[in-house]
Amino acid sequence: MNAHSSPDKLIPVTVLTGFLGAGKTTLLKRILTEHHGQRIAVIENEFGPESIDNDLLVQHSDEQIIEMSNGCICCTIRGDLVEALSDLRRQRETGKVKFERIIIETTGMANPGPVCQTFFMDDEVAEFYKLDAVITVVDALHGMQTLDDQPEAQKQVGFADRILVSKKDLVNDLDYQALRARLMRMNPRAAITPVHFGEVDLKEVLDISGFNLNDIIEIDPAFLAEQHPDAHDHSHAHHDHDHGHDHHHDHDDEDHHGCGAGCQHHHHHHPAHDDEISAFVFKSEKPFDPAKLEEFLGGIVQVYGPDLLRYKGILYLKGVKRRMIFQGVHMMTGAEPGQPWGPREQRGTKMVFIGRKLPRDVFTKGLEMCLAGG
Ligand SMILES: Nc1nc2c(ncn2[C@@H]2O[C@H](COP(=O)(O)OP(=O)(O)OP(=O)(O)O)[C@@H](O)[C@H]2O)c(=O)[nH]1
Repeated sequence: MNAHSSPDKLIPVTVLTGFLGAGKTTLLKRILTEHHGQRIAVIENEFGPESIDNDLLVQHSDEQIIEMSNGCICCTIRGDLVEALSDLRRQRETGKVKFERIIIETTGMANPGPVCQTFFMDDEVAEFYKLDAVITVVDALHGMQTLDDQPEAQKQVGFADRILVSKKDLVNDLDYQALRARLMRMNPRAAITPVHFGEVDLKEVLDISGFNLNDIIEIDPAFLAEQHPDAHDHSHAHHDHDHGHDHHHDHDDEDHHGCGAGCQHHHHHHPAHDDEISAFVFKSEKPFDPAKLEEFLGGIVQVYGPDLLRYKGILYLKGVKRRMIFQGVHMMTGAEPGQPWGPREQRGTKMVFIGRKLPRDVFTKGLEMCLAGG
């Protein structure tokens, strides 16, 4: 142990988890814009191929540091996450950046186990950082269904030190109480509180010293095992992009997945592999015709809503001086104006769709037909 590693010198890290669209970014934005006088560095991890969350966050907070760890945190656990943490630490030591704590927003699809493991198993990380707590956001409207369908969502609840239930405004009290009772059965350790559009008392989420290794080892005896059986137990999308991490999820090509040194894919199995879930991106530098787009999206959400786990985008609309932010979870969609386009800025649309067996062609062709003049 050197001077850095006395417990009160360690930099506290909060892991923010929750299924796709549960309300993690909403909460994070809220935390970042609140006047709490603390400097927070953020590590973002996205399941989808594009860093749309990053764009959304940057709009609201100029001073924070955003580190992208694109792709899947589970796969990059011994690589990108350790690297991002070490990089932040070095920048902090040289005075290049200032922060007192870190929040990691994990991808909605991930089991948070491997992220937490990193703080105990990577010596360099453990020397400078301590895991303060795992905060899990559960969507009151979709939570029950998600918990039925998605083992990763169950793990997110299992690992939580605090559970925040978002979107209580969208359900009746009976449904809320049923979800609450289920969450309590799943994880009696964690306090459960409702959270309305990310409005939360910071004391509820930061510095709670919630992560207790002994408790975790009780619920997950393999937590500190070098080859954790869960280390890859989640569903992957087939990304059609290159984030330097080329996944091929045919089960027999795991030895050629390009993860690099330290990756443990070869050693573990993929029990909850859900190849039906995929993500794709639509991009264009041409503007949309707003009326056509509205009609198309309205229709597509009606037809594919149940299978559309998450969609979001920054839209370039003809005749509109601002970006439009569009996003949704299943049938619940919303749009809000974003930042104005800069005078010399290249305008363009970037949308990501994550869902089960989505017909990519239908989406792409339909969206192209909504482009102005198209
Ligand atoms: N009605 C209602 N909507 C909410 C609440 N909290 C968040 N939302 C909405 O839910 C949608 C998803 O919220 P996000 O914060 O982007 O969810 P996320 O968990 O970061 O999503 P991913 O990063 O894609 O997994 C957005 O349209 C939010 O405005 C809430 O308390 N009530």
